[in-house]
Amino acid sequence: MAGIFQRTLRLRTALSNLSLHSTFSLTATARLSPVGLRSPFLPASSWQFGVCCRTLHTGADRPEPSLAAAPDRLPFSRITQEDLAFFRKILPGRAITDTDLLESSNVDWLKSVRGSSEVLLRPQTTEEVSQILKYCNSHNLAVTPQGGNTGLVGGSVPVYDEVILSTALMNNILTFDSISGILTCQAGCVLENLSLYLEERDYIMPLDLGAKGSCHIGGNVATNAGGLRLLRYGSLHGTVLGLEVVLADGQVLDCLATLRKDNTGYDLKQLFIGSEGTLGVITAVSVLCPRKPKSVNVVFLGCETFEQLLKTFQLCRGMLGEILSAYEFLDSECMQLLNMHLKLPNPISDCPFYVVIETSGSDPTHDGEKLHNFLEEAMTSSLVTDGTVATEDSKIKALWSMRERITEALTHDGFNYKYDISLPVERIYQLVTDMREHLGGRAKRVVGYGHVGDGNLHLNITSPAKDPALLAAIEPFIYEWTASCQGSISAEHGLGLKKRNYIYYSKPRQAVALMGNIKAMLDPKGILNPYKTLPDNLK
Ligand SMILES: O=C(O)CC[C@@H](O)C(=O)O
Ligand SMILES: [Zn+2]
Repeated sequence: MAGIFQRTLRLRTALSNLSLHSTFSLTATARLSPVGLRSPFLPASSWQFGVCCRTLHTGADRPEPSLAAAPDRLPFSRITQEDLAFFRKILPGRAITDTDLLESSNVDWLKSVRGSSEVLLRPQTTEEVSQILKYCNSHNLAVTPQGGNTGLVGGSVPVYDEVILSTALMNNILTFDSISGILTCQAGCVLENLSLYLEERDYIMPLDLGAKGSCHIGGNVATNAGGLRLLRYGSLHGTVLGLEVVLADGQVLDCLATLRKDNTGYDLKQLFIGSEGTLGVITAVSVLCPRKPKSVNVVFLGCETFEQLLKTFQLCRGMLGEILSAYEFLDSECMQLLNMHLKLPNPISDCPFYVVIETSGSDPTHDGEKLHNFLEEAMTSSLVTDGTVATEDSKIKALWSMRERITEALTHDGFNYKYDISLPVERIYQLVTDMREHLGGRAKRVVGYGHVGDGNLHLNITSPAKDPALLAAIEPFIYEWTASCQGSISAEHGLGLKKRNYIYYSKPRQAVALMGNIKAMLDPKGILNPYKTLPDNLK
């Protein structure tokens, strides 16, 4: 009883602070990023292919199971001294062959996929990318495009000895139209740098994610990254206005429009958004950016049940309306990981579920009142049991880090099996509970967190070490469960190398076949990011 009283008191104090100081801090939304993370598990080639795959749509559509345990090496050429001499000539000092320097580009961020490329190319211009691809295409050399290498499905590293084409030196902002808020930049700009540039001009990026300190905008577009603001600003399919792409044969496709409206023929840029580097190399991007909100607030709440968490979502959509910019959740397992591995203390009392709510508006007084009314209603109707409100920058960042640093905390817990599932919002946590029950004591931990507002669950399972028997228990169970409620097996991370053979759980056979035709048309030799996105039975 006393506990409940104290908890209520804390939220009440926060509420009265809200009304007392209705002027909220203008928030620079710079957040902590997982740069510098060191993964404890072994850098082994850990990807696996399960038996493939069941289409969501009809039984008759079902493809034959793939027997492949690993992709067959496609018939690409091995790199020769002549090739290296060419690259060194066109990219003086920027064709890297030193094994130590190549190391961080050969292995993914999670240290779960490792290639053995012998050369890393660092072009600075679109023309250089074009020369590289023209050469590779005619010499049958496979290429892995690489941005910040923060992907989670093994899409940004070579599988064998593909040439790595990094966009790291293509990091110039080209134009910014401060009337319409349209930014045009090279593909290698780091997301956080773009955010800082825009904030100085009273704009923000429509996209924000935990890896923003290292990920590149080109990689974000190539993977159609979702992130924390999608609820408010929509996906990159809507906010990207134009792209410049170099095709496999070196042709430059200039679709770098900065128009809000353009109905002339097919919208080709959409093909490249989410294509994971398999159809072309994105070299420049134009993005429609929202105005920087004048008032940003973050609330961290605790709920007893997931049902209450969903009702709180419903309530805040109704009461906060257009100022709601994020509704994220984590469960108590995540909280334990944050406490244990990153020493981040729980800002409220222990609860089974936690919510991070962000509001972004234009009037601090108006937003403060709305938030106050919402919190009061959530409390009096017993939807939330505890909470705290951040009114200053450092506290806002600290609250966000409870959500943003879960991925980092997980890597300290052993081997991670990662799933990124789209589901009808009311089913989200049922998958976590069912998975726990299904696995019994076989996993070390099953955690659930993610973007409730977008119906996107991040389900992660940890084990002390890589465990094929555990993997066999997880898959295809998780994919069948997802398909049974018309979900998607990849909400925002893409398919990359790790998930590509499961595509049929979320796409009908005709759609996958059509994707194969598009790939064959744009990249007939298949040199661009081979073994990624499309299943190997399409080869
Ligand atoms: O690590 C994950 O599974 C999720 C990463 C990222 O998409 C997030 O929302 O934090
Ligand atoms: Zn996410």
